[in-house]
Amino acid sequence: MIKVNKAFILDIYKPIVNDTHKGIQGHALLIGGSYSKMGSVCLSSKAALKSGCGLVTAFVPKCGYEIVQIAFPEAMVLIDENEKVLSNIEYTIEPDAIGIGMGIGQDVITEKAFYNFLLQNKTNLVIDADGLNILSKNNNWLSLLPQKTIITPHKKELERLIGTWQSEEEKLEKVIQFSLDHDLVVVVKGAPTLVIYHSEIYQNTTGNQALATAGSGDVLSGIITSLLAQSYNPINAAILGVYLHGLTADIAAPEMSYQAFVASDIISYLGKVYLSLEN
Ligand SMILES: NC(=O)C1=CN([C@@H]2O[C@H](COP(=O)(O)OP(=O)(O)OC[C@H]3O[C@@H](n4cnc5c(N)ncnc54)[C@H](OP(=O)(O)O)[C@@H]3O)[C@@H](O)[C@H]2O)[C@@H](O)CC1
Ligand SMILES: Nc1ncnc2c1ncn2[C@@H]1O[C@H](COP(=O)(O)OP(=O)(O)O)[C@@H](O)[C@H]1O
Ligand SMILES: [Mg+2]
Repeated sequence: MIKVNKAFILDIYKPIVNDTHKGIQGHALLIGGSYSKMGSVCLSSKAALKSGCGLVTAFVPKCGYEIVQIAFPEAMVLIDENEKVLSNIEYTIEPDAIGIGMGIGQDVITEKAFYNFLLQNKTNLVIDADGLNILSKNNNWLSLLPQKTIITPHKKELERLIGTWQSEEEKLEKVIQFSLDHDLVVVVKGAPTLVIYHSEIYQNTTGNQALATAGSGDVLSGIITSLLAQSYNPINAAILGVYLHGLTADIAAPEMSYQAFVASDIISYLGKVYLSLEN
């Protein structure tokens, strides 16, 4: 087990070069949301842009169009033909990385759209939340995922994917086997969060109970998608994303308490987090 501390992170961290531009800084596509869960994809999309990629597009059901535009004017928005849930994920843009699943629900129409998306997609992928729940119900679709797809399950989502475990040791064995079987980078969210790729285990060292708040995971999947779009390899994108996400809470807690910290604050504190890496 490798502990991910600041020295480890500085080794993989790539500062932004001064002659870059938004076109080469990475384009992240976040596919998510449904009626009553549109906040999830707003949080993911905003977290992606605030993590340094150059462009962000959100793909949402029709009812999300104005919500995303108003919540987050920097984003471009593509809409599904269905009003409330995703039903047909089609677009002509060429993103560098895609994050999918936050807030999408598990309507049968959305399951079908997710399947058709997986059939045609070749882009590096992060799968979160209901994307994982849908995969749990259709585990033969795992073979459709690109190599080193990143999945970000919390405890319940992980159980749905790999079944239950009796001990921490058994959990790790099962996750390692799952990662080997399907060539996945598994972000085992918790306190602490682990990133597991095949038999490599990376234990994060940042984060605290302030992160136990709605949308915290949606923000994490947005950050990781952004890093993937910025051409970090999938293992490093997951490790760095988890570290940055946790560090926002470590910097913020003494300034604003555990209680008052919400998912939007993770996004707000990303600036201080990046500055702390430069010093
Ligand atoms: N603003 C928005 O639009 C938001 C939208 N969201 C979207 O909602 C959708 C549903 O996602 P979800 O995670 O709330 O539902 P679900 O998978 O049933 O898990 C809930 C149960 O799992 C457990 N549990 C969870 N974490 C655990 C842990 N660390 N450690 C241990 N147990 C843990 C816990 O179960 P319990 O322990 O109570 O048995 C809990 O009751 C999804 O698409 C998401 O993106 C949300 O992101 C919120 C903001
Ligand atoms: N007590 C805690 N200590 C550290 N990190 C935590 C704690 N509670 C939650 N987190 C982190 O917060 C995030 C929660 O993700 P998730 O459950 O998917 O939230 P949501 O679906 O509401 O966005 C994970 O990254 C998890 O590791
Ligand atoms: Mg979640």
